[in-house]
Order: sequence, then C-alpha cells, then structure tokens
Amino acid sequence: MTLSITLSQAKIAFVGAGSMAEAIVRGLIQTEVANPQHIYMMNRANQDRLAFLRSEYGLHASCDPATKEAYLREADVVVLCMKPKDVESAFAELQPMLHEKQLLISVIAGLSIEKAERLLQVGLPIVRTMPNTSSTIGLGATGMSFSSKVNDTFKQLAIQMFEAVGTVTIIEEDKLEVLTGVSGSGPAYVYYFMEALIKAGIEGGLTEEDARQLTLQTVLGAAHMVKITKEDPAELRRKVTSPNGATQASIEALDRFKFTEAVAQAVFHSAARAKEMGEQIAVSTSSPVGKSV
Ligand SMILES: NC(=O)C1=CN([C@@H]2O[C@H](COP(=O)(O)OP(=O)(O)OC[C@H]3O[C@@H](n4cnc5c(N)ncnc54)[C@H](OP(=O)(O)O)[C@@H]3O)[C@@H](O)[C@H]2O)C=CC1
Ligand SMILES: O=C(O)[C@@H]1CCC=N1
Repeated sequence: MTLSITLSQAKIAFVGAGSMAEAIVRGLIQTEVANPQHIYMMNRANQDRLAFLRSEYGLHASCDPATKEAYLREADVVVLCMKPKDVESAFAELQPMLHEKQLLISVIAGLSIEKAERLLQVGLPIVRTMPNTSSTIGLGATGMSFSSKVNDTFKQLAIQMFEAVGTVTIIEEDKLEVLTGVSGSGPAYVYYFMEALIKAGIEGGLTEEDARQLTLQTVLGAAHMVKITKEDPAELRRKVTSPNGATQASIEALDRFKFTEAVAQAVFHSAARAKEMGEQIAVSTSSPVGKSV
C-alpha cells in the first residue's frame, strides 16, 4: 500500500456479510467513496445472501474457500464483521492469509486490540471500531481506537471509511464498551421507545397509522431540534414542559418509573455484555493454521 492510496483505490475485504457489513458497504457505495469493484465480501455459507449483495451493489462476494483466500491475500484493508462467538474459528482460518502491509479493521463488540493481536499472531495494524446500523443511511455514529502500529495514512483511511457512513469519534480503547452501550446499542433503545409510544397511542384510541406517523415525526423533529438549535436536550425539554402542564405530568410519571435509571442500566448492561463477549473469546496458542476461510 502506498502512502497516497485512497479509499476508492483500496481493495477492501469484508469477512462476514451480515447486517453491519452491509450497512458499511451500502454507505461506502452510495457516497461513492469506494468503488464496488474493489469491495470483496465473504461469509461462511449463505449463498443467497451473497447473490443478493452482488446484484444489489455490484461488488464481489463469495464463500468459496479458494476465492476467499484470493480476496484476502489481495486486500489492502480487511474488515472483520463476524459475531464474537465466531471470532476464534474465523481468526484461525484467516491468520495464514493476512500480512503486515494490510490494515485490519474490526467492528466486533468487545474484542480488544490486544486479544486480536494475540489471536492473529501477525503484526499488522488494527483499528477497533464500534459503528451502529444507522450507517446504512449515512447517519451512523462510530467509535474508533487505533493500535500503536496504525500510521497516519491508515488512520485517515479508516476515518474516511466510517465518515462516509456517518460520524467518527476517536476514543481511548477502554471507553469503547461504554460507547457500545450509548451508540452501538443505542438505536435499539430509540426503536424500543418508539414501539412503546406507538403502543400507548393506540391504547389511547389513535389509529395505528396515526400513532406511527406521529411517533416518527416526533422523534425525527426532536433529534433535528437538538442538532440544528445546538441547545442542550435538557433546555429543549424545559421548553416543552409548561409549569404544571401536561408534559410536567408525563415527566413526573417517567421519573416515578425511574426512566433515567432504566436508560443508565441499559447502557451499563450493554457495556458489560460487550466486555464479557470479548473476554469469552478464547486465545488458543495452538491455533489451527493453513485451513481455508
Ligand atoms: N448489528 C449491529 O447493530 C452492530 C454489530 N456490531 C458487530 O458487528 C459484528 C457482526 O454483527 P452483525 O452484522 O449484526 O451479524 P450477522 O449475524 O448479521 O452477520 C455475521 C456474518 O458473519 C459471517 N461469518 C461467521 N463466521 C464466519 C467465518 N468464519 N468466515 C466468514 N464469515 C463468517 C456470517 O456468515 P453466514 O451467514 O454464512 O454464517 C454472516 O455473514 C458483530 O461482531 C457485532 O458485535 C457492531 C456494531 C453494531
Ligand atoms: O448487540 C450487539 O452485540 C451488537 C453490538 C452493538 C449493537 N449490536
């Protein structure tokens, strides 16, 4: 890889072709920062999924071992997108095909850089990230940490890649778990809140269609208000909350049901589970080598 390589020139191989890999790929292609002909996706066995990805995005996709090996050996950037439970076997298979000139990017929750280095036993630079699924529409929020081997060119490449699908927050690695609790899992809390708001609206007598539309516009409008006015969410909330009015009654109800505490617990449980998943990935000193991916 030369110092001047850009994302559109780089060959990017995704190991794992699930929802997170697709979210990133879709953003890269839609924003035209990456060339679909330079994107290589691979999974374990799901041929239908690969056929869909090929036809939808015009990229290369395969689960054939020899083809995957060729993809990996040629790649400038390898993005690891499998579930934590699959890391051990996937890394053992990957290890013989990687080399020190490549950049490795992991989106795997909880997997530390140090453990990835021990598993791979290849001294290549590693970028640990925690994106979220809103990357699909270019509105992702990605946290990112670098191993000491990542040079400035690779840092810029990784940042550019995830900025193509949203915002990037560079953070100390030991903060990535709590970041997982906030923004990695975060979209699920927002959807859960929306589900609850729709359900309550319907229970109160709204049609399902109206409850959905009103909920969507409310969440969208509130998020845009924070972004556009740059006001603190607490200040914006105060503006909705007339003294002794309807909103005050609802906020008091949320407080009685410990809303703030519930959200904090959600964040900390996500962080703890991410850490636990990372710790559960075993490092065997006799990793099988020479097998195909
Ligand atoms: N979903 C999310 O919101 C977020 C997920 N992440 C992280 O992203 C990672 C992937 O999650 P997600 O996309 O949701 O998972 P999915 O289950 O959607 O996709 C996992 C993919 O990994 C493939 N895979 C498994 N083992 C191997 C292997 N040995 N070689 C090649 N491919 C393999 C699977 O292939 P096959 O189908 O053929 O088995 C599948 O394509 C996780 O580590 C997660 O922590 C991070 C941030 C947010
Ligand atoms: O639920 C998970 O484990 C992954 C990490 C953050 C979002 N999804």
